[in-house]
Amino acid sequence: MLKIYAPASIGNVSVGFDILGAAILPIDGSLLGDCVSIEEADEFLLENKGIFCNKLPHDPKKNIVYQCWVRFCKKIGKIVPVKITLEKNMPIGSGLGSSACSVVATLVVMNQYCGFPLNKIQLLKLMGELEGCISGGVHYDNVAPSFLGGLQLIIEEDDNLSHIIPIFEDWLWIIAYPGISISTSEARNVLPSYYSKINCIKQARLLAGFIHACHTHQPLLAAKLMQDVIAEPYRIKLIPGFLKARKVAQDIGMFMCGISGSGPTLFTVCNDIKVAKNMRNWLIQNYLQNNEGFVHICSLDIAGARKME
Ligand SMILES: Nc1ncnc2c1ncn2[C@@H]1O[C@H](COP(=O)(O)OP(=O)(O)O)[C@@H](O)[C@H]1O
Ligand SMILES: N[C@@H](CCOP(=O)(O)O)C(=O)O
Repeated sequence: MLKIYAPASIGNVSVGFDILGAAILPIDGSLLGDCVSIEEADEFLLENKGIFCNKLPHDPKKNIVYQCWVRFCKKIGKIVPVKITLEKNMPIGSGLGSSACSVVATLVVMNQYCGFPLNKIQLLKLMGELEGCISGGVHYDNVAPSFLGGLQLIIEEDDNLSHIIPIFEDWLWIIAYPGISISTSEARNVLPSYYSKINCIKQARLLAGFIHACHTHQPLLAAKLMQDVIAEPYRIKLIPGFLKARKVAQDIGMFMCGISGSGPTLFTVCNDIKVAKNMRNWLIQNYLQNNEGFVHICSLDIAGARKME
């Protein structure tokens, strides 16, 4: 049986709303993402497993996995009867690209099972489309890193969809999911439709400077520029305890602290394991709201979606 794992991701990475995303891998060796396996069947069947499977829509046709199967079959012009098993390990509406994990793992597994009829660009375009069905707007900042790995900058110009950005290998990325859910489409609806000229110029300066700092190996400059002037000011009100956590992160010695995707997960970065562990302990004691919440110290997941033995 063929089984594909697709990692969780931090959408936006604060400075690149909708166009920057990072795939993550806990340093303790655990896996943070969904697995999808496929086997021959007489008709399409979907089985859901995993710790968060009870939070999936009850109607299997509303599961994004089913919609991926339909779109993929349409794209290759052939109905492929298969049984798909989704291991839903990612909390839904967490800000860690949960729907993207399912989309990426399903399309990669289907493509491999069918002998690679679609190339990487066609697959990524399809992933963006399907993610758009769920979140109310096509955005690649979760699907691209989950599929391709690392820190991805979305270019989206013709076939130039996404490029990997070199990032500092010693950076530790702590993510804290409090255990409550925020719908991405609702968190997109709180954003304004238009931004002022001053804001647009600031956003361009921050993102261009960040990408420059990554390419010229200036970690402190990069971290300083990781500011969100597009979404964070409007989403903070949806995330209890975020401002307090950010203040503590600064006091503890983290480089920066921002919202992961549309929240409520936060992420914070440093390059010192002692500092990271202090922060993790504080987040466990103060940011989690119930026993579904979790905190992980991560590195970037460079491999992206991959086959599991
Ligand atoms: N396989 C799936 N994984 C995650 N969410 C799914 C899946 N199938 C359908 N959904 C629906 O998609 C929505 C979650 O998407 P979203 O708010 O973007 O969360 P996330 O930020 O975790 O991706 C929910 O309404 C959920 O019911
Ligand atoms: N760029 C998107 C990212 C959403 O990520 P998710 O993990 O919350 O689905 C946005 O900020 O709306």
